[in-house]
Amino acid sequence: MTPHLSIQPRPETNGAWLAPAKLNLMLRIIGRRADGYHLLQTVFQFIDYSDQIWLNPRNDARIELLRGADQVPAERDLTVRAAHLLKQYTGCQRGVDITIDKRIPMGGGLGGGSSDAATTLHGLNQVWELGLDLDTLAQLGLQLGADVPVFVRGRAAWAEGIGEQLQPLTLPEPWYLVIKPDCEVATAAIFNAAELTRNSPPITMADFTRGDKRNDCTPVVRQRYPAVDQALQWLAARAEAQLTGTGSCIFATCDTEATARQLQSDVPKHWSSFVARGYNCSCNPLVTPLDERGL
Ligand SMILES: C[C@](O)(CO)[C@H](O)COP(=O)(O)OP(=O)(O)OC[C@H]1O[C@@H](n2ccc(N)nc2=O)[C@H](O)[C@@H]1O
Ligand SMILES: Nc1ncnc2c1ncn2[C@@H]1O[C@H](COP(=O)(O)OP(=O)(O)OP(=O)(O)O)[C@@H](O)[C@H]1O
Repeated sequence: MTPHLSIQPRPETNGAWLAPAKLNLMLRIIGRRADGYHLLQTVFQFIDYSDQIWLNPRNDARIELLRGADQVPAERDLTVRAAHLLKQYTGCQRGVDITIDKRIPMGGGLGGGSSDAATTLHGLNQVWELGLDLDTLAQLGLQLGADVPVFVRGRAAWAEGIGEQLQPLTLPEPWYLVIKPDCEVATAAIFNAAELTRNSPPITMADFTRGDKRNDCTPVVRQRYPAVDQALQWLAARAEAQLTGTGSCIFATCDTEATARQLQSDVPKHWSSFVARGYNCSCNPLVTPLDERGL
């Protein structure tokens, strides 16, 4: 059976919905839209390193964040914004208490906030019995951020447009060592940098498979964040080192968990790190595991 991550509550999650992180296995910037958003080519894969979210229905119509991410005010939290968006779209009068157990580092390029938003859309669609389909949830998700649709759809993907035009991919599911240098990167600052390459020639999926894994954000992030530069130098001396999204996290791909853990054992103590498996399917109530659909 093809292994998959399930975002739905199960006994081992104590009623929590999972919101997994992602890695960008390559990222090219091929243009810019009139509204400032960049046209990308990127490859997304999920990893089994997740936030946990509890969605407890209330007797009134209020949306309350009982515990969220540090330093994110409730009204800006992407789970709260997702809940309001669903109410606005459907006219639903129900309420919810939201509790987030935050594990995915913020400002790390791992998409934690976007994944929290996508999981909330799926969770409340079920808890509030809204009956919305996957396309509608992905469309609503895009209003919250460019990375939200891939988490809603739950498939590793080749992405174009601003990251929302998705073609499912079946990739190898290796182990990754992920290192978080001691800094957070603001995605907007990297996309606004004058020196960012914005005219990379487009490539094909075959080029990626043959090994083109460039991330156009890497030179800008290295130059502006010495901690990321140092971490990349350290990792590149031992393995192929890559930046995910706009950073700050970097990663190396390993064939086995043992290799990844061996590499991790040498990581200097001032950087945090974790080992996680890559997954092509992050299954939600509207997506069945690949093997059950005969794919
Ligand atoms: C870097 C990636 O994580 C790669 O997956 C995404 O492209 C970023 O996705 P995200 O964090 O969901 O992005 P948003 O919250 O929509 O936007 C954050 C900031 O990045 C800029 N942004 C984002 C995506 C994109 N294709 N072009 C952009 O220029 C936006 O203008 C905004 O200033
Ligand atoms: N539930 C949430 N968890 C994390 N960040 C949130 C959340 N809600 C809102 N945010 C805001 O979103 C910003 C981006 O957070 P996120 O963890 O997604 O960063 P990231 O990993 O760099 O993501 P990306 O790769 O999508 O740019 C945070 O700095 C924070 O201000």
